[in-house]
Amino acid sequence: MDSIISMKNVCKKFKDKTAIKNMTFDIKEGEIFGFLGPSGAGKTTTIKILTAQLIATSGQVKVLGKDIHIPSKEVFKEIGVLSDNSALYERLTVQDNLLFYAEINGVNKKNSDEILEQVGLLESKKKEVKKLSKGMKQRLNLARAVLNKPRLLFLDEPTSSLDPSTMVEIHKLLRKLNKEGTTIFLTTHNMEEADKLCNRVAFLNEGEIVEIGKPSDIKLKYRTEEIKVILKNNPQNVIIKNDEEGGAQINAWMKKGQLLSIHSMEPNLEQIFLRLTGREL
Ligand SMILES: Nc1ncnc2c1ncn2[C@@H]1O[C@H](COP(=O)(O)OP(=O)(O)OP(=O)(O)O)[C@@H](O)[C@H]1O
Repeated sequence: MDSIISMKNVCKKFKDKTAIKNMTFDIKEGEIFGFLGPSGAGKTTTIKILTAQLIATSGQVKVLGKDIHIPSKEVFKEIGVLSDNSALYERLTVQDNLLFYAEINGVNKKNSDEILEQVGLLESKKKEVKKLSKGMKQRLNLARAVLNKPRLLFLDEPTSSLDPSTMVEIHKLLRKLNKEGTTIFLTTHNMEEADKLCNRVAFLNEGEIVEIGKPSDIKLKYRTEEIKVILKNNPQNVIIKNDEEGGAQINAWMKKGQLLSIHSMEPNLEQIFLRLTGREL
């Protein structure tokens, strides 16, 4: 199979509102792919189309090589979904939440302790969910999504509103799952998260992909031809052009022993998004 996900010219309309406009992209098996955009850009709608919770108005959607609009048990057995409205049973324990979920979804329960161990909740398995912190609840949601050891995992804002240390824990877990063979499609507002975690990202604005590629390639593509220089006895950064004249200037500062450091002015993903769309995330 070439692509694990393939969208071709997909549109999604809600009455007169077009949420997704002519969207085309492919994801290869083994990737961690980030879908980035501000609120209302169409991220959740895309995940819902890819997981057959919504039907596209037009275009072709293939997941694991199959048309997602034709129901197939095989495909659903191989995908996991963590959505923004994943609900847990507050009065059940961690373990019972997982077992109940496995029961109603026909998923093998044998993995439950192993998965709880992976998300760091094994010691809390007898705790009622209402007594868990937000981060622990999110880890349990993730445990539920990966209980079937999916080949393809969809995560809608997996770390939004989590504290930085829980975010790091979730990232570790996602990298581990990815190493073990799970392809991950995630949405986020957080450009730093995407930069650290994803092999490739797509920038989404008003239902359209405006840029797609490896974070490092995107940053290189939009780099500015300027260099930031820090000089002795000068508290301010000096910005010079990355050209012959700038080179001669740097040379002169070096000869006089004035040069403390040189930095390329590579923009971050957030700045590039702003430049492309005029919108902040
Ligand atoms: N069921 C629906 N009926 C009408 N409009 C909808 C529906 N679902 C989504 N929309 C609209 O489609 C657009 C995209 O929504 P979507 O939820 O996909 O955005 P998002 O990028 O996931 O935003 P957020 O980060 O806030 O979750 C928005 O303008 C939204 O109001």
